[in-house]
Amino acid sequence: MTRSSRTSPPPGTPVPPAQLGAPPPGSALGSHYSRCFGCGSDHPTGLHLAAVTPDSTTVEATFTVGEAHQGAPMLAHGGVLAAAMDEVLGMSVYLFRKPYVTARLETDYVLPVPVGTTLHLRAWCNGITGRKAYLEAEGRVGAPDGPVAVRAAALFVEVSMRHFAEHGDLAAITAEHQDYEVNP
Ligand SMILES: CCCCCCCCCCCCCC(=O)SCCNC(=O)CCNC(=O)[C@H](O)C(C)(C)COP(=O)(O)OP(=O)(O)OC[C@H]1O[C@@H](n2cnc3c(N)ncnc32)[C@H](O)[C@@H]1OP(=O)(O)O
Repeated sequence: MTRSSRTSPPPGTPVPPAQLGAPPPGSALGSHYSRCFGCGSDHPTGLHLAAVTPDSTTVEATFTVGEAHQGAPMLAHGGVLAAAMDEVLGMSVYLFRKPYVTARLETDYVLPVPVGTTLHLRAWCNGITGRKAYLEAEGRVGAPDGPVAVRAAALFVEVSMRHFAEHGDLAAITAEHQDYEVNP
């Protein structure tokens, strides 16, 4: 992955361990919001990401590219692939049990991804310092060890719940709040 300095942790930035209260290894993560474009089961054309955490600090997910996700005929739209990466990155940083939002997302598109492809996504944390979390993700074609089609690096910034109250719909967040979650 070609990362810019804005998504690369400063030297010595620690990678946090699994947090108390994080979902145990092997847990399915479910959806944080049923109308989320990335993971919501009620979104008619969303990505419907299905995710687990193998170790309470990283996330593995699958996303099958559908007709609604096309850019060129029968090929995935690059923005949709970036959205899939954003979602799995967001899921991984929330394992650290604080609310974060994407501040910067960088994407390398390595292979075209045809409609019908199942992408195996993985996201992990390279370090957290202050409010800034440095994350990386990849999407592989067909299997967890398949060829890499897309890579991403991101900076997420910790926010307070006020961020979502001021700019979004806190009641909707609270209505679907899950036990370990602190995010929208
Ligand atoms: C069960 C379910 C599982 C859970 C699943 C959950 C999945 C959820 C998935 C959801 C979907 C996925 C998630 C989504 O899609 S989240 C939706 C997309 N993101 C947003 O809407 C965020 C919009 N932006 C903002 O609100 C503000 O700009 C933020 C909050 C980010 C910062 O404004 P704020 O006023 O608060 O802070 P600050 O400006 O002092 O910045 C703080 C520090 O950060 C540095 N900085 C900031 N920006 C950048 C940048 N671009 N490049 C490099 N650096 C940047 C900055 O220099 C400073 O550094 P330093 O000077 O301290 O060193």
